[in-house]
Amino acid sequence: MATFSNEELLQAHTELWDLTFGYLKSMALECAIKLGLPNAIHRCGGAATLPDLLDAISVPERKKAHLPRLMRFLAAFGIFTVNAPAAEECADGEKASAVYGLTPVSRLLVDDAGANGSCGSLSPFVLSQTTRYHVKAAMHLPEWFMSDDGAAAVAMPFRMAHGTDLWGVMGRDPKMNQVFNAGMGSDTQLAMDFVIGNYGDVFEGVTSLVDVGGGTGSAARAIARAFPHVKCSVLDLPNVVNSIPPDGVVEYISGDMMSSIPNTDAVFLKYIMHDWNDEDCVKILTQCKKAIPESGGKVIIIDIVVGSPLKAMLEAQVSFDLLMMVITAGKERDEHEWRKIFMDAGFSHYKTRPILGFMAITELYA
Ligand SMILES: C[S@@+](CC[C@H](N)C(=O)[O-])C[C@H]1O[C@@H](n2cnc3c(N)ncnc32)[C@H](O)[C@@H]1O
Ligand SMILES: O=c1cc(-c2ccc(O)cc2)oc2c(O)c(O)ccc12
Repeated sequence: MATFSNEELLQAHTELWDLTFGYLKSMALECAIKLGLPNAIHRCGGAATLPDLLDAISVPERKKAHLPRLMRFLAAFGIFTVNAPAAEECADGEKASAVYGLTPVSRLLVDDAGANGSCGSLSPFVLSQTTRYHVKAAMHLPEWFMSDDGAAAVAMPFRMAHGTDLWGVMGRDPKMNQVFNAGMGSDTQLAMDFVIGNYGDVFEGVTSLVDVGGGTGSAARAIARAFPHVKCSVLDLPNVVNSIPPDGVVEYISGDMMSSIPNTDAVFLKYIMHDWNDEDCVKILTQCKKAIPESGGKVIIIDIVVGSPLKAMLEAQVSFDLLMMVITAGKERDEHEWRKIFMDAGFSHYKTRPILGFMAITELYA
């Protein structure tokens, strides 16, 4: 049996507490966004005292005394900086107010992000991932593991919690639909700015592209704007694309990627494969292969390749895998698992590069 020193056990005690209270980090982050704290600090020129913050946000009088505690928590976890006043600054006996600033993390949450060349705000993304639907679904994880329902992949924790899948919830709750789509949109904007700015070479030689499962077309529009010579289309289910008015930039095609994909130089698949099991991924890629020319055609995949050597990135990757387990029947895959799917679908070679830290872009050639 493993034995540990007292020092190790003391350290473990702290780590266990940190893990146990991990959910409070998400909830405090959500609270900061909903209170408008990143925006308030930004509008104070990047440094705000407590009175500045209380002027800028809307909380009842009796809650004001609690704000320093929330700010202290957020600063301890690197969401804001805090400059605590030195004792000698408090000449009149009054306690001087701490000054709070933005860190790179909270800078990503400021609404004006997108101005002056900065990337768009990721606040909608955070709010789309901390919904009651997500949290309640995650609480069903132990029950899901222990239930022998014979169709565990279908009865994912999300369905156990809500009686339907995410798309069913979005169909019946317009607010959730709006919050989720805004979140995915903000994430797509950041990802596409980054891909186009740093990996634009993947679109070289491409004159037509179909974004399969491209939703409402944010990624395809970004590609079409950056590369006007590329004819961009979105293929998605009828209930997603039929209500989108023509925009003259992207063509919307209603269809089922499992059955057929229109002929094109390149197929683009962003956050699609992680929704599906291996067998369905092979089916999707088989359709992609039929759609592209044997010579010069490619499939471009943006998804996670689990196995980053960096601790923080690996943690983000395996967190996404757990999210997929809670919400979908899909999974995040390591390189070995990806390779098997590519080969089973009849592709001969591929190139994978990490982007945005924990995501990867893969070019797949016939
Ligand atoms: C997780 S979303 C990804 C959306 C988009 N690619 C992005 O990166 O934000 C998955 C998309 O796949 C679409 N989808 C699901 N099943 C499909 C099918 N059989 N054929 C075409 N699209 C499908 C969904 O409607 C949804 O828009
Ligand atoms: O809730 C989600 C979130 C994602 C997601 C968010 C941000 C990324 O950078 C990648 C993926 O993807 C989802 C998904 O594909 C799905 O079918 C359901 C829920 C989510």
